[in-house]
Amino acid sequence: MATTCQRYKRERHIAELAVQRAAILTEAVYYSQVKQTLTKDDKSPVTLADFGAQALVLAALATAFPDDKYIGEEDSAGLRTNPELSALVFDAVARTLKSNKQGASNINLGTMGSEQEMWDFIDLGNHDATAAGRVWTLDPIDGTKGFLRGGQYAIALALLVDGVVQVGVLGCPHLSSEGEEGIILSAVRGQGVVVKQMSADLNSILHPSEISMSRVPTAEASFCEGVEAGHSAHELQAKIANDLGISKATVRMDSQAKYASIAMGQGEIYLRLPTKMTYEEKIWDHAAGVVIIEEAGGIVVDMYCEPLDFTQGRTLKRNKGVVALPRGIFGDVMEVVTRNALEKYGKSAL
Ligand SMILES: Nc1ncnc2c1ncn2[C@@H]1O[C@H](COP(=O)(O)OS(=O)(=O)O)[C@@H](OP(=O)(O)O)[C@H]1O
Ligand SMILES: [Mg+2]
Ligand SMILES: [Mg+2]
Ligand SMILES: [Mg+2]
Repeated sequence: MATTCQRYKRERHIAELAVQRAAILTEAVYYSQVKQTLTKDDKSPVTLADFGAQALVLAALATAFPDDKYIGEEDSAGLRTNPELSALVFDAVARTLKSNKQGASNINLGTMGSEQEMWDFIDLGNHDATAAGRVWTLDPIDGTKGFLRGGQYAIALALLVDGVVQVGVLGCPHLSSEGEEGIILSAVRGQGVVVKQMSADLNSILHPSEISMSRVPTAEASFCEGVEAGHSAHELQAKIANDLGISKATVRMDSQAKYASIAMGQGEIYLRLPTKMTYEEKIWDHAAGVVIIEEAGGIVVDMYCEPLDFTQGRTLKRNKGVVALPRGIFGDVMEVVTRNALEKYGKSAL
């Protein structure tokens, strides 16, 4: 039986290494001229790097934890019918595997020898139940629009056990801590959260430092929100900031880099109010961020102040809107958020 401090130690380590390896691929694509992109049924983009990162992370998890289940944002359908794109993804994966030093760790992060094998790894992420057992959830590139624009993006990986997030890892190649760009945050429930520098060498994500959220009073806080006007209600968020007497400019940032940023005290309140009440937030857009915020001393709830319910499968269908913030200003801020949410949306849609 693992002692408390060893709980999920291996899961966290392998998740960090898998995210680090995937980031080597996504960064190579980020700086290349080739960012081949498909448009999915919901009109959102998926790039060759999203597919490649999902294949690499799920290969690592399937090798280390073959009895677990996995939920990934992407599936291989768009590759199986597009040989040209599939070949590009496989080439990026093969280059990453080749360039990647396994170093002294002896940890087998899995490999793949054919496009068919790559498609099969991607499709391991098709699971859809989360209420029982161990289920990993992966967003291979969160903030794909940001990735394409040259903004922030994150590789987000979390382990749910019986519907509760126990481990979360966020790789943020373009976020900085102490002047160094490219960081990985990781948390295990009950054991705090650390930030580490990313590196091109798989084994050198060392020197973890503890982080925690900011402690400023509400009026001195600042908001962090998404860049895309279609993903959260910017106008209502501005009204809430005004109602709270907040005068600092809102920071707009793509992806779960928002959670990472406020976890490190680089901002205070992440607000994501729906633009459409029919939209169901995806678990991979929040799971890693939630445990990272909670372990940094914060709270994450929906706009009605209810905890996020990860037992409902691939989406957070019992929640609307997401708010993450430090404990110290929770009461003040949530009173204003829930009042505005009720005025604008009522409660009937749930
Ligand atoms: N309508 C709507 N409402 C809310 N959220 C939506 C919506 N449509 C898409 N998505 C999801 O938004 C994810 C990106 O969120 P961001 O916080 O990065 O948004 S933003 O681009 O910075 O505005 C994005 O994640 P990725 O697809 O991984 O980029 C989507 O899952
Ligand atoms: Mg997407
Ligand atoms: Mg996402
Ligand atoms: Mg994504």
